[in-house]
This record gives sequence, C-alpha cells and structure tokens, in this order.
Amino acid sequence: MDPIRFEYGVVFLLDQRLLPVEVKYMECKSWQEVAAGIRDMVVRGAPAIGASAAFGMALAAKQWSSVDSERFFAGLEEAAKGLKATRPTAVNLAWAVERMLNVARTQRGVAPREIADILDAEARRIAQEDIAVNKKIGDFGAGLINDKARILTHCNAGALATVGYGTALGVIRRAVAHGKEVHVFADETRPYLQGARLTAWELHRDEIPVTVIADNMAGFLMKQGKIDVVIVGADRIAANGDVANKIGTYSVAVLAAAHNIPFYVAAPYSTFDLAIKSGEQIPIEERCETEITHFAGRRIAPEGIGCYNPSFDVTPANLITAIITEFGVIEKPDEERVRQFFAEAGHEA
Ligand SMILES: CSC[C@@H](O)[C@@H](O)C(=O)COP(=O)(O)O
Repeated sequence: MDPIRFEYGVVFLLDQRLLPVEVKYMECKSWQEVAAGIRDMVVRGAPAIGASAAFGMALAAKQWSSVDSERFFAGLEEAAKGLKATRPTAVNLAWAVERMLNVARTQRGVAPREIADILDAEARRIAQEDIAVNKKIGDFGAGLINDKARILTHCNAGALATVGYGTALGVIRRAVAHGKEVHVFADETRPYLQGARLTAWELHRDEIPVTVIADNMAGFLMKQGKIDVVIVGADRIAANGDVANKIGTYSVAVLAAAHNIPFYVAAPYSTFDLAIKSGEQIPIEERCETEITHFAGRRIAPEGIGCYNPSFDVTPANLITAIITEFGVIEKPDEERVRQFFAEAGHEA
C-alpha cells in the first residue's frame, strides 16, 4: 500500500478520503490534478504532500516540455505557485517545490525535454529519500521507547502521511521491529478523523495493537496511568522548536506535561522552517465549516450557528521532551539547540 505511485507522466494518489472502506487511487496527469488532490485531501500529511507536489512539478515540466525555454520556465513557476497555494501550514510542500525549481534553474540553457527528465528523476529521489529518512527517524526514536510501552498518538503521522513507513508511526514500527511490546492509543482526531480512519487502519494492517479513543478521553487515560509516552508528527517546526501539528496536539501536550508523560515529536529536516523564529509566525490553515457541522454527510449542528475550524495548532517548545529527526534527537528544543544541531548535521541552520 503506497500513498503515492508514479510512472513517467502519471501520478497515482491513494484516495485517503475513502479509507478505511475503499482502496482506490486517483490518477493525475497534470500538475493541476495533483494540486486538486492535495487541496481536497486525497493525499495529506506533510511529507506526503511534499512528495506529491514534487511529482506535480515533474508533470508540469512534462506538460511544458515542447515549448521554448522561456515559456517552459514560466510554466514551471506557475505550477510552483499553484501547488504551494494548496495547503499553507505544512512547510514540506514549499520545501519540495523549491527543491524542484532550484534543480530546474541550474539547467537553464538545456532543452526543456531534458529538464523534464531531470525533474522526473529528482521527484523520484525526493520520494525515495523520504522513506530512508523515516527509517532513520524510526531508529533514533525506537531507542526512546521502553520494552513495554503504551503510546498515545494524534492524527496520522504514518506511512499514509509520508511516502512510506511514517514519522511518529515509523518510530512505533521500528520499536516493534526491535521486539518491543507496544500498544498504541490513537486519538480519533476530530474533525477529519485521521486517527480513527487512517492510523488505526495502517497499524491494524501491520498487526500492531491499536485502540481508538475519542480526543476528549486522552486526559482520563493519562490520569489512570494508561499512557507511558506520546509521539506525534509535525507539519512545521520553527527555529525555536515550536511545533505546528494537527489541531488537538497542543491539548495533548498540555495534558502530557500535567501527568509527567514524555511528549515526543518525530519529523524530518524538511519539516523545519528555520526562517521563522517562533510558532507564532506559522500560518494556520482554516478549513470549511461542514467538517464540524456535519458528520458522515449528516448535519449535527443547527443551521446558522458560528463555526471555527483551524486545522492545526502550535505546541510551544517548552512542552516538548524531544524532537526526533533523521540526524538524531534534539532534547529540550530551543533556538540555540535546534540551530546548533542542524549546523553540526551539516545543514543550513
Ligand atoms: C507526518 S505528517 C504531519 C502529521 O503529523 C499529521 O499529524 C498532520 O497534522 C497532517 O495533517 P493533515 O491535515 O492530515 O494533512
């Protein structure tokens, strides 16, 4: 089960809106179709939308490959703008699009058809790297999990949210592979239900024990001593270690701190936005009110009421025990530690 499949000139996105009931792929032959797939949540999860956008750029290059160089680059810029505008919070999207554009720019003067082939290869590289990066995150994270652990996770930071394996669920998969006995509690994650529909589905398929709870139950379980550790993914991490993730993550972090439970975030370098100093600068996507007012296609709140649907929240760094990356673990993150960590890893800090 791959969330994204790619053949030259066609991208197949696993339609996550239909899971867990139906497994069906959406076929995209243009960057516009990929953009629609990202916007409409056919594909979701920060690294997955980044890789999809990279493939979208590869499709754009192919779409424009028979025109002259000037029009080719104008077409690429248009696609980049359109893809980046689809979802504002996860920085992996802009990161992947910029990486594709930069590769194209280094090839100015080369025939568009050849650049299209180069971009096709680059998109595949981004996808392959993502899986390798998740496995490294898993290796570092598994070391933080006890031999027996009851783990709470929020939203879906699994194989479905990436190109494969997962960030937070990658840590869990690695812990299981190392013989650890884990039991996962998955917050259902209102309003879009990524936890109940996607996390539960992929863990169950892997025979990793999972129990779904409604979001408002997490505190009660912690109070009862039923949660040993929390692991979540991230959509954007500011230089000071503040983490934007699915709405409800902040509440879980506050609860974990109140119950002295370690709270880990698992995310790759591509999720860090070191250009912004704090989480206050992270744009928060607001989604349509029917996600709140309707359930399974049926109205559950009266007509005419007010509605507010922010899709992400920001957990301040001081509530985070550590951030697990592909280069290692950043304990008690703050701006100095984050920048020094990436400088030592040889990355822009
Ligand atoms: C590994 S992807 C980021 C995740 O941690 C996930 O929790 C998340 O917030 C995804 O949001 P989504 O709105 O489903 O795209």
